[in-house]
Amino acid sequence: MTAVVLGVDLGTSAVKVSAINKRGEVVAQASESYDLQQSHPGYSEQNPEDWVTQTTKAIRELLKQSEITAAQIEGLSYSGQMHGLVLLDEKNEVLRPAMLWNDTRTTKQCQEITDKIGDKFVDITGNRPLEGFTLPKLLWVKENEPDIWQQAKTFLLPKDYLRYRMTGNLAMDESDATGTVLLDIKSGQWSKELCDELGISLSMCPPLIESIEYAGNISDEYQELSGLSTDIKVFGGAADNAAGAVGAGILSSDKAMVSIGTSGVVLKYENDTQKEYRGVVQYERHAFPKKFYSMGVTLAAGFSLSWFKKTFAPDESFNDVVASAGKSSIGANGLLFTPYIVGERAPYADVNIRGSFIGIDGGHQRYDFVRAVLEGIIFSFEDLIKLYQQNGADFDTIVSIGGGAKSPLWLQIQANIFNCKVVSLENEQGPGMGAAMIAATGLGWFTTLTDCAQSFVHYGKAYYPVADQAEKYQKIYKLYQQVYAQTKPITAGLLEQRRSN
Ligand SMILES: Nc1ncnc2c1ncn2[C@@H]1O[C@H](COP(=O)(O)OP(=O)(O)O)[C@@H](O)[C@H]1O
Ligand SMILES: O=C(CO)[C@@H](O)[C@H](O)COP(=O)(O)O
Repeated sequence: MTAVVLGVDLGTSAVKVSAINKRGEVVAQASESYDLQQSHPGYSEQNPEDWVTQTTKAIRELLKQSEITAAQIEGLSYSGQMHGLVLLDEKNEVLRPAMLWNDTRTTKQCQEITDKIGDKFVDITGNRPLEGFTLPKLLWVKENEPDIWQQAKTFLLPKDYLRYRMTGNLAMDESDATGTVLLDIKSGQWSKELCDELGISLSMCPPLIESIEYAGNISDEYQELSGLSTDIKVFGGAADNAAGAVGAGILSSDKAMVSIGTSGVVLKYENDTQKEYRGVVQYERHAFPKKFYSMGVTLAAGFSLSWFKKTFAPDESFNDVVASAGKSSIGANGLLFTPYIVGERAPYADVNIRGSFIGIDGGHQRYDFVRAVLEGIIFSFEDLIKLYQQNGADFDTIVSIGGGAKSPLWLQIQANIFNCKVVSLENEQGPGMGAAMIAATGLGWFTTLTDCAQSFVHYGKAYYPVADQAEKYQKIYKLYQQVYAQTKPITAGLLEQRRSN
């Protein structure tokens, strides 16, 4: 009987469960999606119960479709969408829908934090107070939903809630906890100073654990629901970008990671907290104990493509829509797209900016628009790559993960725009693989995550920049760079007008 671990990747669009053996081979996978509620501009919520129901469905499906039995599964861990606020009452029941990482209603609370704490906030947390993070969401509920706030006894992040429902134990791992911006990034402890200054009781903050730390066994209750065995050991897990970096083998500063999920991320490994990005990019504790990473986030990367597909090609597959961009040319026949369709986080922290297509011509076809979307997303990453290069980054390889890495055309566009070698993983499930690696290391199959990476991380095809195409893209990128500043006042005015409707 071959032993396996389960990696549960709780994304924004879907949960993906992967069973992985001791050689790091994916032996079974199942996925279930859930909805995102966006009732007003800037609002983005999910129902935590949907995560539990859909994860359970995916686990049952995996057991049904594959040869794997519950007895073969020795351990389980998680990768989770970051920052989402799950508020619980004294019975650990959910008080309101979860406010997600791309929910940007909290500008006022961010300003209040800045007014009270000033520059010290970055010194403590490694980050600026931005709308997507958990702390401003806590303050929003406190100010706008006092009845709910009164009942709130603790808060969790999405995958921590799922872990709670599978084990019965409350905990948050340090890598995800940094993303709340209530953690002292250097000590890895909740910041009493911030809690006191901002009127949040320290007792609301859940117990902290490391990513590879044992967090309990599958509970009797969850065994009933899922068919999993109560012998399965569950480990802390990590923020999806930390888990993605583990699964992509980002263990040193010569490699960077790009992830196209619902969001988009450019991520760099950091040995310590000495780099001074002053919050322009995020600084987070890693799943590797006492290590760190920094990252810049494009709020709507995969989301821009899925919005386009849903709106203009609802009956076609992602593969077909993306492949159609091959009929267009470099630069989408003179069409530019900026992916700011839900605002932006880095390098422009601006919740009011919105996206645009620039240069629409009577001759443009739908495939030019698809190409412009694919290219615009990668130009937004190039803004971050350039920022890292200006800060002395020395990576020579970019590992590309997430749903966007399924497309060879898009991977080649990445290599050309970044003018750098881009490699994919054999299996594009970087965060799911990272979650499984955390379980494998927690179980003691490997001494460290680094040892585990040597066996588990398998790179797939490499994409190299094509010189004349890379050159064309650098010229177009210079035009792209002008769009933010020039469209800022126009899109802010349009948003104002939309909000008043
Ligand atoms: N065949 C495909 N080719 C390229 N991109 C794709 C394809 N299928 C899905 N995507 C993109 O991948 C995104 C989802 O990626 P995923 O990593 O699963 O996201 P999340 O973890 O946020 O749920 C979608 O928003 C879509 O833009
Ligand atoms: O906000 C961030 C990171 O700071 C996002 O990256 C979320 O963690 C969601 O990730 P995906 O569902 O897009 O993978």
